[in-house]
Amino acid sequence: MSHKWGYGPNNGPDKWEEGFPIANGPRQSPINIVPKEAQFSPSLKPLKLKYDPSNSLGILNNGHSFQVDYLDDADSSILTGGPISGTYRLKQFHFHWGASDERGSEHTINGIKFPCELHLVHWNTKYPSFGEAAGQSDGLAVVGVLLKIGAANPRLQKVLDALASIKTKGLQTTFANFDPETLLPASRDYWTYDGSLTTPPLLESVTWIVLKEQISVSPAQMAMFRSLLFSGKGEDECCMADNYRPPQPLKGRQVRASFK
Ligand SMILES: CCCSc1c(F)c(F)c(S(=O)(=O)NC)c(F)c1F
Ligand SMILES: [Zn+2]
Repeated sequence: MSHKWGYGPNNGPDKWEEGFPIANGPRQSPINIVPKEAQFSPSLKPLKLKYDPSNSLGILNNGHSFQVDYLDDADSSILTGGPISGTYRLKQFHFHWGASDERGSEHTINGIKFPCELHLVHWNTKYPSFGEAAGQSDGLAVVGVLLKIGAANPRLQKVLDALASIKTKGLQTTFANFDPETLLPASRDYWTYDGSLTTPPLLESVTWIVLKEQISVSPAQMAMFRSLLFSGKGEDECCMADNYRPPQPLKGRQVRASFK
């Protein structure tokens, strides 16, 4: 693939293997989660998330999604417990969504697609940096939260209201004092499996932690996600939507559940 990866017909997920052969690797993400085939593992610990809202830095349209970046120079916004050992620092969170409400999530549950999926990306502090960690099999831990259509979710609104300032690729603005824990559902029950980034470079360095409980999003709020553009200022406008990779082969991996 001679040009930049994306989600279009000429540079989308089916073409990524041309530039990133790991796309056909043994632990690719996302996957379809079949709850009845997940093994309850009593040794799995409760998830512990401790985020400091003052660590939030800014919000950026990166041309594939938008992300909220966090200061990660100390153990102030961290993930511990769950399926991981040690301490993982929050690097950023971002979303994947569809052009319409019947698709958009990356993980599916019994083949069901959701309109949107939130990813909170953390890196293992046994490595000196995010970049180093991203290349290690135990380097990253991503908490995934599925969004389902329902009542408007007031906890999303501060994020959605900021999108008007980052409509085109490369735009960013400050985004201070945001606690991403407010985006999470009440239950911390989760499924976990060994996987990868779901975007190039598709590195197989992610311990996935997909929460069982969804959070709500309204159709009007979904329209705000879709107000963003993949394209930069002055370029032909291309609506940012369908920025999701479909489920990948499980290849013998076990999905474990923290709950019965
Ligand atoms: C070089 C990575 C930059 S950080 C990042 C990201 F930007 C991203 F989009 C995903 S994802 O694969 O799309 N979702 C889990 C990640 F995992 C990440 F770690
Ligand atoms: Zn993601």
